[in-house]
Amino acid sequence: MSTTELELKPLVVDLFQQLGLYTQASNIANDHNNTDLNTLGLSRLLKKHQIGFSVTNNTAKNLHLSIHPFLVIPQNEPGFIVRRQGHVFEALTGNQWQSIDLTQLNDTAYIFLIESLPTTRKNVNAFAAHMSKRTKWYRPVFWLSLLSSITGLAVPFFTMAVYDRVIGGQSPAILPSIALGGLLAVGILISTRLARAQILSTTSNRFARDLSEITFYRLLHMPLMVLSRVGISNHIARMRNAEKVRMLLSGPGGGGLVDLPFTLIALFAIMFLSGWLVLVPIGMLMLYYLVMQVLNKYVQAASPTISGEYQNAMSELSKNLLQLKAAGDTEAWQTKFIRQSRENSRQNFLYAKRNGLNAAVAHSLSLFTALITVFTGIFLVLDQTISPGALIACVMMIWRITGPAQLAFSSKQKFTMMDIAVKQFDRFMQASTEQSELRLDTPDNTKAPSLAFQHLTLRYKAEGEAALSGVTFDVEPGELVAIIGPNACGKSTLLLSALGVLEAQAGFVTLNGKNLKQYDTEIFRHWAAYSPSQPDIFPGTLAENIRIAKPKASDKEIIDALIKAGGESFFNSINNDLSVDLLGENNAMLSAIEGSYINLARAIIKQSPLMLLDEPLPHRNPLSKATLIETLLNLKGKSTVLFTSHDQELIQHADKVIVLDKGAVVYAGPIPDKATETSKKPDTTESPSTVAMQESPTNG
Ligand SMILES: Nc1ncnc2c1ncn2[C@@H]1O[C@H](COP(=O)(O)OP(=O)(O)OP(=O)(O)O)[C@@H](O)[C@H]1O
Repeated sequence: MSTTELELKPLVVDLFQQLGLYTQASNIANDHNNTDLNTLGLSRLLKKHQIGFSVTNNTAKNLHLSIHPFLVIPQNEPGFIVRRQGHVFEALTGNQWQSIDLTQLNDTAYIFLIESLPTTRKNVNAFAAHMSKRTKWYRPVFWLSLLSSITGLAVPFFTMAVYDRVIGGQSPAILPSIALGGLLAVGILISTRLARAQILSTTSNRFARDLSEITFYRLLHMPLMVLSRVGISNHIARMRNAEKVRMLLSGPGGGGLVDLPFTLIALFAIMFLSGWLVLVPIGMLMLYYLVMQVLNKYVQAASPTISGEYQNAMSELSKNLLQLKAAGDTEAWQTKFIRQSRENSRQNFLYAKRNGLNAAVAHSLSLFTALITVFTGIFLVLDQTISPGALIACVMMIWRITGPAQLAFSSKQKFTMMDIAVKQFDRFMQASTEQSELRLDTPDNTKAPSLAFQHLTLRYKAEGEAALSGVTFDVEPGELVAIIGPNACGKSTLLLSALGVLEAQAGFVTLNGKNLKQYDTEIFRHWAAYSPSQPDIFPGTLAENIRIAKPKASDKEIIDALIKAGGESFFNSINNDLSVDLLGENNAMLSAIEGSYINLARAIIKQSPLMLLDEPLPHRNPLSKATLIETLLNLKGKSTVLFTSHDQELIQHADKVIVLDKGAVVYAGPIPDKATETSKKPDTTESPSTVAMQESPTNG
């Protein structure tokens, strides 16, 4: 698209203002990451601010129903905002609205039609709401199904004509026209079926894609604590819900289910041909229903219950693989696995057996319906109430009723599954995310911020010990602050709270006097730099791994950041090659130290005014340690830096140390002068250097 990326941002800001969303507009204007906004970024922004929209072109009929101003982005020309005034469209030029003829536009222009504004009311029927967006597909499916059901009657009717008129009436001359008519009807039937299958699979694919996108987006924005509490298998199950919907609509049974209401056409045709004989299939359908109700219960009683346990055992196994291998104790796991595997097979076998019985009974009932119709119909034929051809046609049409009915009854389980999926989706959509509240402040990109921790108390589990307990201290802009203390005292938790990814149960963190909860989470985390204590390597090259933090970074910036992180020797060891595949065969076993260079390089390359570094110095060689210390010293005054460490030398350079013990602050202040320290010897709190000395140096 050609509207240059830079032109789009002011336009989007104007659009938000025109929509009356002033705070959101200033949030976008202040977001430095949005300078190169493109149409994809625009869609993302609209979704983020919970604005309903559709992308269309100037031929769309719903433009005449638009109620909000919308955005037009033509090819090769700047975009503009349009509003509808009655039957007239007006474009915003400067501060003036001037009428415009949208039909003059090239139909390759993108139109971002605004359909709804954010609302605080939660939609309890989110699934139905998303389903209703696809209504434009339902109409063709209806007409195609109707047409195929009507033409589907052609074969029985033509058979009847051949039997009664050609054979019974001794007039073979009409055979060619009957055959031609039959061929035509079958041709229409096949093409309507094909077209319908295509529409159904397109709709279900788009629908499933929408659902998985919404689910994924929502998962990404759920608070970290909720995500880790709920567990990975639940998230996977949520993502699979979309697949269940796709399977139901576009699978082999999808068309059959859509055909269900159209079986009425076949019933009417039987009534038309044979009068009260129609009561036979109707009665049989009722019997069918009752038998299937009982059978379905019998089948459901055997549905496998072990699969969840089996899946959990698998994920538990993958989590504990290292300990398992190290302990050399695989026997207990094997026994457990074999037991579960056998039970899984037994349950699945029983289930399959009962399903087989279900299918056999359903099939026999269909046959039975046809037979009873024939036997009852014979009396009508003998009575000359109906012709033999009409009876044959009726029997042929019976299959058009029992087929879809059989499918519907055997799909009961799928319907139940779908119902559960819909309810789960609706519940999921009501859960709070980080975006449920309006968080629209943006941090200042130009200067180092101050931070204040106010009575922060955080528990990972309700029944567990607090990881942070009443933590209170201040950090001045541009300070280098060391957070120290014994293992598991809450250092990493404190850094993650400052990054806003962990929400405390009590207390809060402020940045430049504003509660972190006021800041737009996405913008805030783009802005802040965080380096975790564990290596965090993704599949890809060294350059790609560092560019995650700054996608447009040049190679030179990457190398600079890596060197500043103290990783020069590591870079030399890989022949100064940024394109080296980090998880490839030769580098799959990057050491923790090498991983830490990459983590740090990611943080450094952001040049952020707020740096949160978790254990940046794990057992380095003296040269790389000196480089990193120099880098941190250079950041003094420019960035506010909080780091955790066990390294005495690094801690000595801090402007302030925070000593934690069991989640509580036992000292917060400058490193006491060593001379004064020996003479004074504080008795209530330990000196920071003593605490640091007492710690285990082997800490991740
Ligand atoms: N995701 C989690 N779920 C449950 N408990 C956690 C989680 N992360 C940390 N904890 C617990 O919270 C407490 C503080 O952990 P934290 O990692 O913040 O300490 P730390 O001082 O950084 O430790 P270390 O020096 O070993 O890195 C510990 O008791 C730890 O077991």
